Amino acid sequence: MMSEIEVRNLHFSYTKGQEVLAGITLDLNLRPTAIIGQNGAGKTTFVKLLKGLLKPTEGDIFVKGYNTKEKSVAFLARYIGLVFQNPNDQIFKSKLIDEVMFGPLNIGQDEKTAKRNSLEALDLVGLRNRINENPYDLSLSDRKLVSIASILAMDTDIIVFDEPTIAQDYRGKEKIKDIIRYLKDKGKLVITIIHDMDFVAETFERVIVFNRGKVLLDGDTRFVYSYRDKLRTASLEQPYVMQLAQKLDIEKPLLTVDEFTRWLNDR
Ligand SMILES: Nc1ncnc2c1ncn2[C@@H]1O[C@H](COP(=O)(O)OP(=O)(O)OP(=O)(O)O)[C@@H](O)[C@H]1O
Repeated sequence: MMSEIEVRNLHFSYTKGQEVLAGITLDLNLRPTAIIGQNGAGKTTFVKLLKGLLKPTEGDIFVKGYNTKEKSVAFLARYIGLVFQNPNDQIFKSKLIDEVMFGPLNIGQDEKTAKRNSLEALDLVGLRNRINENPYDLSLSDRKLVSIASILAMDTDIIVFDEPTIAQDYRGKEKIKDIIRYLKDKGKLVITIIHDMDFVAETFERVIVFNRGKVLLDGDTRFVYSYRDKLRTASLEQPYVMQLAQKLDIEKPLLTVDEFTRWLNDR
């Protein structure tokens, strides 16, 4: 079966001779997937390539079977949505509902479908009662939720988030966690660049570790996080619960607070 995304021997440089991505081959399927790695590892560059905003210097990327080199960004936008790290890079309308409807209309949804999808997306992020407000009057965390709703409303099969939890408090993070689970249940591929290891442990099934333009580790979340020393070479830490369990000489690789308490209670 064809994967949602196929990456084959991907190389990319902004400047000749300085490779930011140095040979990546992987498939992305329906499991919610986190991309982690230190600053400058090439994560944002990678997702811009998936979206077709950048084209491989060498190698190929296939999104739903389409080679990104041969398709325009507008064409690919029907299949893959990207929520930028900074919502201000994305917001440009003065009314919230127009902002969220812009993307869906732009990829060819009719007015009625666009409106329905936009209201549903705004419901999901908890901003449906504010559709007539100016996005710029909202707080940064709410603006981020607007930019998420704008992409959800496009109803693409693949959704990429770049650091969705930045500027979010506990409630915002829980909301984003729920959205990711909801999208998975709807059969969408969710890919997320993220620095919050505890959030990753609680939310994602697969983790890909980028290091100096290459994939250092890739696999089930528990498997990847069990490589403490390898993660350290990429300046990454294990989730706190896992660190705690190790300090307590618990052999079981416990990832989350829930797992930890269940383990305690079952003892
Ligand atoms: N437009 C650009 N022109 C030239 N170099 C760039 C450009 N964008 C990024 N780079 C360089 O490419 C490398 C990878 O950057 P990228 O933003 O992909 O990393 P990242 O893993 O997403 O980091 P961060 O977590 O800081 O966002 C960095 O060395 C960066 O300086």
